[in-house]
Amino acid sequence: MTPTTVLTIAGSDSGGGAGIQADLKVFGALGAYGTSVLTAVTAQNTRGVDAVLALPPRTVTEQLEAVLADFAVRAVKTGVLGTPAVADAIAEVAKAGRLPHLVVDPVLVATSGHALGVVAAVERLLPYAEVATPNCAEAAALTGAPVTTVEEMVAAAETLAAAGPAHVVVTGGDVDADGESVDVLAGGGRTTLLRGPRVATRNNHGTGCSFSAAVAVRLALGDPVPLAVDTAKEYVARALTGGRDWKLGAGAGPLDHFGWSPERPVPSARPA
Ligand SMILES: Nc1ncnc2c1ncn2[C@@H]1O[C@H](COP(=O)(O)OP(=O)(O)O)[C@@H](O)[C@H]1O
Ligand SMILES: Cc1ncc(COP(=O)(O)OP(=O)(O)O)c(N)n1
Repeated sequence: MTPTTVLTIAGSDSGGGAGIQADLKVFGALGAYGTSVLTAVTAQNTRGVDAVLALPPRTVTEQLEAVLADFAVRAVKTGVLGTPAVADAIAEVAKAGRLPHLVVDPVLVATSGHALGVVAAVERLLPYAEVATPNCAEAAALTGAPVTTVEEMVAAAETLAAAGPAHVVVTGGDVDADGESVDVLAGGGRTTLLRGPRVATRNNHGTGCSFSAAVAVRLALGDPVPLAVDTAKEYVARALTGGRDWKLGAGAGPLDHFGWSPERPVPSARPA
């Protein structure tokens, strides 16, 4: 069977836990074929980011055109954008309707504190997003209001959904809501709280990238947005729990993207 093709436009994480590397693992784990357009190269490991090199807009456009010319891309996610000029180049392609089911993960700052993007670049793409997936810090930067509680997540998701993207999920990885991990989905005039058990693990580097990549796969496979988001949340929770108790690197380790236990199989991938 020919798998459904999904595209990630993002930065490289040399440690393999986030960015392009995480996205391609998620695509594979969920049964899709992954293509990639690199926007930036980071020198990074589980302890943090040492350097970031943004690629020129022309190099990004050339990769994008090469992929779109040859593959039937069914959904696209973006991560690190590099520069506003790169974001403009991607936005042009999105505006022409060539980036289906666009999921925008507005990556601004790594958990380790290193800057990975700027609001001005993210704002160029948000109007074309079917789903935007800011975490609390990113939602705060985009709205200018604090986002540290579930109530503030609701307000931020509704504010952002009214300003561009069709749907917004504010992810709550940094908010401990009475032992739960709560995400807030707003869009189409509705706001929903997605609840799940909070997993206690040090292997949590790349949760946001993995979540948005999983949303893109499920949209590509035909899920409506609420189901795609719900399935992505469950996938990340299970990758956090992992099938293997591993220790990779001295800092925040990567998720176990393929660590499914046999009695809890991967949500089945449907053909395109
Ligand atoms: N400890 C955790 N337990 C369960 N789910 C989590 C945990 N940390 C993050 N998540 C989930 O991972 C996804 C990405 O969220 P988040 O960590 O906020 O993104 P980011 O990596 O961009 O900060 C969300 O669905 C969130 O609920
Ligand atoms: C190259 C690259 N892209 C994105 C990120 C941020 O990833 P995220 O999933 O938000 O993970 P954490 O930073 O929360 O671990 C990154 N670090 N590198």
